[in-house]
This record gives sequence, structure tokens and C-alpha cells, in this order.
Amino acid sequence: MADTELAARIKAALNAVEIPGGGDLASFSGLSEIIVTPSAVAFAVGVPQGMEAAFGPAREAAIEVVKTLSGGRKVMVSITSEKQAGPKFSHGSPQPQGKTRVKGVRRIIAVGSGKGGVGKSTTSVNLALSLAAEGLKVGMLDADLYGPSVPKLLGIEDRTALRDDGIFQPHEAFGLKVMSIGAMLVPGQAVVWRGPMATSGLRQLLRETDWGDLDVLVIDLPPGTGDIHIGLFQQTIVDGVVIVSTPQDLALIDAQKAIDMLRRMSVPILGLIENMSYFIAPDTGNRYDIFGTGGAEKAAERLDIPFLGAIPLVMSIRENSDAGAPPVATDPQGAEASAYRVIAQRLVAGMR
Ligand SMILES: Nc1ncnc2c1ncn2[C@@H]1O[C@H](COP(=O)(O)OP(=O)(O)OP(=O)(O)O)[C@@H](O)[C@H]1O
Repeated sequence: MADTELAARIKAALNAVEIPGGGDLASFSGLSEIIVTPSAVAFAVGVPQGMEAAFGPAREAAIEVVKTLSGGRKVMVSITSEKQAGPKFSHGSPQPQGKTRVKGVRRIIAVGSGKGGVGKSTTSVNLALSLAAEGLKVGMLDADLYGPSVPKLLGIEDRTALRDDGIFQPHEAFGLKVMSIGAMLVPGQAVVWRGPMATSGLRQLLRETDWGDLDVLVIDLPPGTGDIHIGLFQQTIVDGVVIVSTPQDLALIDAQKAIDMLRRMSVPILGLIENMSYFIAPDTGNRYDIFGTGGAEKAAERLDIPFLGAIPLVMSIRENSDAGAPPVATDPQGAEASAYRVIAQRLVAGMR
């Protein structure tokens, strides 16, 4: 059955779910679009402020109804209200209590950036591999809902990740345990998940994946500062965030914005990595500081965060990474890998 057909059937079946105040969920104006992917069915119910708890039984009933139709897909129904949709912390309110750790995961390092396209995912993957090369048990969670690229970077083709018991089974690649939010999305489909759905999707990926026993989970965040970040930092203890930036980006306000958010939410900042920092000519191996030198270090100083290191702009990083053969996995002693490995060693030293 086509996904759109299934979504329509699910919507029709929600007329059996009663909502507070009379009426049924199918005809309720707060019902969002129903998203169907190969492994999940997700939708949100927007309710008036203060009515969240009253809608709890309707949510439970909706989940039961959807399960009978969803062919084993994960069912995600979130209740949202205007109040919840706005990030409270932005007005300087105290950080919410009750953050928890993820079962089986000792530490979480998240990798973020002020804006897209700076090489955040490439850096995340090679950092995770470098941490594994230091002897740690490492997992990798691709939370970049708007451009999940970790599976491609690690050469993972199989998208199925949901076990019969409803728990996600991570993929294994180059010794890493890997899960991607992409497993819940249809390839090529524009992401239409609304904020609360994205947050609840990430929560499930994080909490309902069989990570086994990990020393570190590296999370590739979406660029910028959005619902995914807020949801993660509100609910989960993140031990530190690494910010990736390019030399051109440093003067811009984006990285500063990301750092401001982390500070407001009391999330430790591990430091700044400058990516595509200098150019290594493929023929001669000569180094060219095309953007000048020391910019990132100065920016890190100005932002009052540690400078973790610089990664060169090298064609082979692009070609190999995009072909699913990250340099740290395929040539761990090579020059490209060593730039990432030095940074990972700094991070490991900071964990002791
Ligand atoms: N150090 C590098 N040298 C050469 N190419 C690089 C380097 N780092 C990343 N790239 C290339 O830049 C492109 C963007 O990288 P990547 O997808 O990692 O960025 P991103 O910040 O995660 O982007 P998005 O925000 O779209 O997720 C890719 O083609 C990647 O191979």
C-alpha cells in the first residue's frame, strides 16, 4: 500500500478515538499531517494550553488504533501545545531539571555548527572513528533530520533498523554502532516533521536503540539551533558539544548563536574545530593558508572556548568520505586521518 494511502486509512480510523470535550480525533483541528515512512508512523496533536494531560487517554487510544494498521512500524504520537512549542529557555529561565543519561551510554558528545555545509557530518564521523581508534567503544547517532548523511559517509545501505521487539538495532560500520534518523525518513522526501515530532523521533532513536555498552556516543546534530537541539539538551545529559566551523564562517554570527544557546542551557562546550582550514595541493602536498592563519584560534579566544584543532581542505577527504570510505577508517595513519586523530586525543585527555 502506498504511504499516502496508509496515511489516509490511519486518519479515517482515528474517528474511533474520542477526544475531551466531545468529538473524535480524525475531525479534530489540532491533528497534524500523518507521516508514514518505511519504519514509522508519526503525527502530532496540537491541543489548547493546559489540556495536555486531558488528551493523554486519547493519545494512548490513538496509538492502539494506529498499531493495528501500521504493519509493524513504530508509532509516534506527540501531544503539543502552544506553550510547549516555544523554547522557554530563550527568555533566560532556569534550565529544566530531570535530564537523564541514556542506558548503556557513558558519555555523549554532540557535534554542532552554526550553519549547514561546513563539514559537520564528515567531522563527526571521522571524530567518532578516531575515538574508536583510541580504544573506546563508540556509537554514532545521526540526528541531522534535515540532511542525514552519516549512513552514506559510513557506507551503510540497509535502512531497516527496527527489530520485532520494537527496539532499534544499530548498524555496525568500521567498529561503530550507528543509528540515523534517516532510517525513519523516506529517501528524497522533504522533511515535513514538525518540531515536536522531530523531538519525539530523536528521543525514541536515542532511548529505544540497543546501544549495548558504549564509552561514547557521538551525535551529529542538525546545523543551527532548533527543536532537535532544545529537546535533546532539555531531556538528556550531554557531556559536551564540539562546534565545527569554516574559516569564512568564523566572523559570522551563527556560531556565536549556537554557543549562546549552549550556555543558556548549561551544556558544556568542548571547543571549536576549524574545518577546511587550509588547502593541501593534491599534486605536491604543499600547504596553502588560503584563508590566512590563526583566525579560528582568535575566534575561539573571542568566544571564550577552547580551540581543538584544524582540519585541512583536501580533495581526498571529500571523495573518500562521500564514497563511504572515511579517511580515519581506511588510512588511519595517513595525514588526513591524523588531523582528526589529534583532536580526538585531546578530547580523550579531557575525559580523564
Ligand atoms: N576537510 C574537508 N576537505 C574537503 N572536503 C570536505 C571536508 N570536510 C567536509 N568536506 C566536504 O564538504 C561537503 C559538506 O560536508 P558535510 O556533509 O559533512 O557538511 P555538513 O556541515 O554536515 O552539512 P549539512 O549541514 O548539509 O549536513 C561534503 O561533500 C564533504 O565531503
